[in-house]
Amino acid sequence: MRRMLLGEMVLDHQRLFRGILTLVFMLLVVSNGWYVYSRSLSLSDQYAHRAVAGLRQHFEKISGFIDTIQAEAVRELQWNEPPRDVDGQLSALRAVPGSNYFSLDQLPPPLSHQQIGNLTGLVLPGKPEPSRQREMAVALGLAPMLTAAYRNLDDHGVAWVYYVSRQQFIYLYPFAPAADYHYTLATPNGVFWRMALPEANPAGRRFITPVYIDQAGKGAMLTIGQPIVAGGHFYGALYMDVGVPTLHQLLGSAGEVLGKLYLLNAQNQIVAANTEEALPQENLLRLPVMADYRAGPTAHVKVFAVGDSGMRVLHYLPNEVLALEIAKGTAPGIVAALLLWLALALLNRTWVLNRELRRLSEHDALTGALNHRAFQAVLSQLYQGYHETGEMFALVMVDLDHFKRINDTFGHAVGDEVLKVLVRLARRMLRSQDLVARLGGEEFVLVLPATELRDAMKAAVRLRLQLERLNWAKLGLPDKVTASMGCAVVLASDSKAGAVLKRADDAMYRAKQEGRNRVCVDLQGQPPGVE
Ligand SMILES: Nc1nc2c(ncn2[C@@H]2O[C@H](COP(=O)(O)OP(=O)(O)OP(=O)(O)O)[C@@H](O)[C@H]2O)c(=O)[nH]1
Repeated sequence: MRRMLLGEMVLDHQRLFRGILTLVFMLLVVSNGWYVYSRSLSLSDQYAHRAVAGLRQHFEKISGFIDTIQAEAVRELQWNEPPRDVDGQLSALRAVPGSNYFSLDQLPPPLSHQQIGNLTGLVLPGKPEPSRQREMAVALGLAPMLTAAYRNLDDHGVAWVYYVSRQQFIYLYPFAPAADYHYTLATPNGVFWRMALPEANPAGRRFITPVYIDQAGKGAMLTIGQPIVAGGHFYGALYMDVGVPTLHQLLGSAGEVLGKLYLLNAQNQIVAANTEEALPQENLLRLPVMADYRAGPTAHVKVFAVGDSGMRVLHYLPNEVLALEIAKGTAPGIVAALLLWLALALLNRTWVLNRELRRLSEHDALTGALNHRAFQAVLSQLYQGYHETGEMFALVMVDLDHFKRINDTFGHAVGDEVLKVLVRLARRMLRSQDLVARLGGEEFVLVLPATELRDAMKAAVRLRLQLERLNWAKLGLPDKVTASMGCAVVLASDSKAGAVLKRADDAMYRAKQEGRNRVCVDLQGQPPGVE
């Protein structure tokens, strides 16, 4: 009859609806959580990458200068003639009185702007070795390049650039007086020198030392070293010292990184970090470079390679930090989902109330049958449908016989019960699309859509027989209860919806007149079928 509204469908399948709603809610929360989790990791990855890229560029720039100076040193060492323009400096080398080392400290100031490093070495017994003299000249000849490198790398935290020879001398730039730093017998014990030796580094590869404290007072630093090998002979090594504070700064320049970044060297030591906090798990120091974050019980970690420097950056992302991020990210979604839930719950409540209101406004409170008003609406719908589609419908007027007597004899309550029994019975016997309406008092009408007069009559007869066969004694009634009925179908000649009702009523009236407990049909409809 009436088209089912969404609200009604929801009401009729409330449990299913609630299940679907819960599922949708959970899916929303889980998918939102997963999205925020992935996005947090991907953002962390980007920030860490930025820090790693900064460090990589830093080391690559330093390496570029080392490449150039190394090539020049090798070329000069293989060349037989020593560079002439450094003779003046070489002749200015003086042994420091009362000590076993020499230096360029005695060179009268101002020093040439290109050669302001200090050459210092051990005073060896005997005649000066020509090869040593020549190598010193080569080292001094590197001065312009060392100067250029230093000037370019100053903002990269490069504190010293220098050449150390196997022949026990060092050329250090920028100038530091020998009193602050000079070659000593202990110099070859330094890790920077031991890592350059062919015994430890047969391939002559570039290396980075562990962090140490500068002897000349420039703080914590690490050294990038390059063995100088020319014609298969190991001469010495070229070095650049990088201050650790710069590495800290580079790690910190990545912005708001979730969690902590630790720069690790090839010896699995922490060289720098963007935090004061120590790394909570020692075993993480040995982790290799990874493609993705690895989820552990306490943290997510990922290790990035810093170019080909041999250094790595460990990103330590505590799970609680990630969880907080997920909570922050999902909170709006959860609140929105809860509000949606609340709105739907309220809507559901409104639907329930509306349906109840409508039920009350459309149904008779005593019997539950459609009331007169609702019946009129149904009737005009059917009448309109008949004119639009030609679909027949029939009405059966039902009026209990001598109902007043029942009321008067057995009381109003018993009368009420009889009315309810009639409606229940009619409902049970009719099809699902048929309706029972109470027009008032003990007068009812059966609404039978898509029904011919003959079928309406059959239905009425069945109901009449069933009614009188009921066990009325149960209600304390000594006699059977009967009803008179009148059937009519809509006719093309009907000018209004009420016409068919009127004819059904007339037929019922005839049934009363003809002795009650019978069914009469409207004579304007089909051929007679009066019982
Ligand atoms: N118990 C009860 N009685 C009602 C209700 N509504 C109307 N009645 C009674 O139904 C009776 C109808 O009586 P009548 O119109 O004389 O009809 P009848 O006694 O059934 O006689 P016929 O229709 O001619 O067979 C009246 O006594 C009304 O008071 C109701 O809701 N409950």
